[in-house]
Amino acid sequence: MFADNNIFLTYLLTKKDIRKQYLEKRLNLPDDLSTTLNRQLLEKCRQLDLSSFTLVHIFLPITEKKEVDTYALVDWARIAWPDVQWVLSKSDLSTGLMLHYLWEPDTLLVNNKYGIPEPESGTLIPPAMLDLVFVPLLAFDHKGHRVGYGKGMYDRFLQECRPDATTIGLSLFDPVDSITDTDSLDVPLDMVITPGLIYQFKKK
Ligand SMILES: Nc1nc2c(c(=O)[nH]1)N(C=O)[C@@H](CNc1ccc(C(=O)N[C@@H](CCC(=O)O)C(=O)O)cc1)CN2
Ligand SMILES: Nc1ncnc2c1ncn2[C@@H]1O[C@H](COP(=O)(O)OP(=O)(O)OP(=O)(O)O)[C@@H](O)[C@H]1O
Repeated sequence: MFADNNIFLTYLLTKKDIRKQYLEKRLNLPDDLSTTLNRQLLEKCRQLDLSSFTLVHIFLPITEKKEVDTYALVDWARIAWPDVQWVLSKSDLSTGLMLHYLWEPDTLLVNNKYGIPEPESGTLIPPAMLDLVFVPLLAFDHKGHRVGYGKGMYDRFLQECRPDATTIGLSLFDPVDSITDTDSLDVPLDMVITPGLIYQFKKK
């Protein structure tokens, strides 16, 4: 009976509940477990074939929020897929908009007030030019819906990308059963990579 109740409660979780729960879960990860999960996640990412992608967008981690270590992913990919060009964003949290810049050898990265390393300036890349976008998240469900920090910034950004661009979420945790309050503005992900599995949500 209690088990059933728990399943029922899990199904009623909203983005707000999930956001709080998963932010806490990530912040409470002991350093050694976080290192292990990031290492396992990178091992899964190494299965990716990036040969058909030219411009790939990546987020750099907010270290104090224990986000996925995407530096390790880029370090691997720069060697394995040297033709890929990497793109980083600069966010304006007051407008909820992001600008995207080519990550060039001379790009200077500066931490913004949320601890996100960002390019100051450079070659602007319109979202329509991006072939692949790696997406940060706090949690995701079995349909590829995601929960982020709740500003809708990636939802807006992903809507500006081409419909045939690939989106890959990176998560240190397994999916939640269901996010109850998704809406038409939520752009579902094509794939999410976790330390244990690669989840494929839709075939392009
Ligand atoms: N690494 C990384 N870059 C990213 C994102 C992300 O999730 N991770 N974003 C994904 O969209 C955008 C930035 N979104 C963010 C939204 C909220 C906060 C944040 O720290 N919010 C505080 C309160 C902020 C305030 O003072 O208003 C908080 O929620 O406690 C940080 C980044 C774009 N770049
Ligand atoms: N394309 C959009 N245009 C305008 N508002 C949007 C858009 N997408 C989402 N929003 C709004 O942004 C707010 C936050 O959305 P949501 O809770 O889905 O954020 P999130 O996906 O958790 O955060 P983030 O994308 O910043 O990581 C909601 O009020 C939502 O309606």
